[in-house]
Amino acid sequence: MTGDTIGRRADVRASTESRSRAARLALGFGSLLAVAAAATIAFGSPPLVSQYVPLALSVVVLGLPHGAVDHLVLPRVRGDPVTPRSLAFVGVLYLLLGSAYALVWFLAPVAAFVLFILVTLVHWGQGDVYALLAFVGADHLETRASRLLALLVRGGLPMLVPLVAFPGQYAFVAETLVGVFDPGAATALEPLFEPTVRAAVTIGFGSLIALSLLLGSRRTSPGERWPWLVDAAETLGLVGYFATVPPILAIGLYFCFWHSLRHVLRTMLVDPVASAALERGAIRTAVYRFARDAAPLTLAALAVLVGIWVSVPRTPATVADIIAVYLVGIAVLTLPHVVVVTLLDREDGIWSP
Ligand SMILES: CC1=C(/C=C/C(C)=C/C=C/C(C)=C/C=O)C(C)(C)CCC1
Ligand SMILES: [Fe+2]
Repeated sequence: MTGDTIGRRADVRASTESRSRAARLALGFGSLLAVAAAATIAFGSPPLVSQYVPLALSVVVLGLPHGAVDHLVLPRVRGDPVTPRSLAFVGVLYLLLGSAYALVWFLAPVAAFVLFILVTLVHWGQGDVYALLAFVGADHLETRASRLLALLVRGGLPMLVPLVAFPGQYAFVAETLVGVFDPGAATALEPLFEPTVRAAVTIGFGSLIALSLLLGSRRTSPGERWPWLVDAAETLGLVGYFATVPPILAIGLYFCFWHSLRHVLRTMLVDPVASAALERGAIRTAVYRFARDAAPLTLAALAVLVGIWVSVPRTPATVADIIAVYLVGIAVLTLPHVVVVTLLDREDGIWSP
């Protein structure tokens, strides 16, 4: 299977040239994470406040903007015009799902936090499955089951490896997020960080990774091992990355330069103008198009963050608290974003190979 067969619409229009350009950019920026891991091994972890820098930057750099074209991607992938109706669909989706989930944060912050981890796992996993199929042409992911396994592995890497490797920081972030609403409630999460649970996650998730690599390698055809090699190198690279780089820093960099960058490239491929620009190597034109399209709703998302900021029971005082409120905002915005991306996946035939 190649990228040609996954895309019924957008990827049919996007040329091999623009897709391979996207692949090179995704891998190039992805290797920044390897640099961060090498630097951590060589020089040790940076001070805690500086670990928050990439997460803070994600407000304007790639992170928040990557979902700010959700109102354009579905019409574009279908080759339809953007209409008041299509805009209203995304608007209502964000309003209903976002406010319902915001309410859960206020009423049951511990449950809301666990849901956040699960939703992120699914969403970051689905993003990587798309990238593997469309950018790398992963022919070892032909069946729906193999794609589901890849989703669990890829999404599990950022959500589960830090739990095993850095339980203290994981618990600290969980406490700050839950603590914005109910200080003390986070003690309910303490069992998650016990050695037995972490050992079970290591064995369970480790086996899942081994299984996915093994099945993938058996499914590759001789002479066509490249996509599988990229998949395996990325997977093992991310295991090493999340096991060495402290998670606040690791997740901040991953959010910007892995998940968001890959999704931004996807949105460029469904946009004929940006896609043509990518094809001829006019990266600046493609970036300008994206920035212009994403600017209005990035501002709207900032307004949502301000709204959450003023409504939380405790005014955030420390850097950790400020970022916690930001992450709650991201959580609320991510749920409807996942629906849009899932519909995009459906248009691209990702889950019905
Ligand atoms: C920061 C951080 C964590 C959680 C981050 C999450 C869950 C981020 C989700 C971002 C999303 C969904 C972005 C949209 O695509 C953990 C894992 C608790 C570990 C400690 C550091
Ligand atoms: Fe996303």
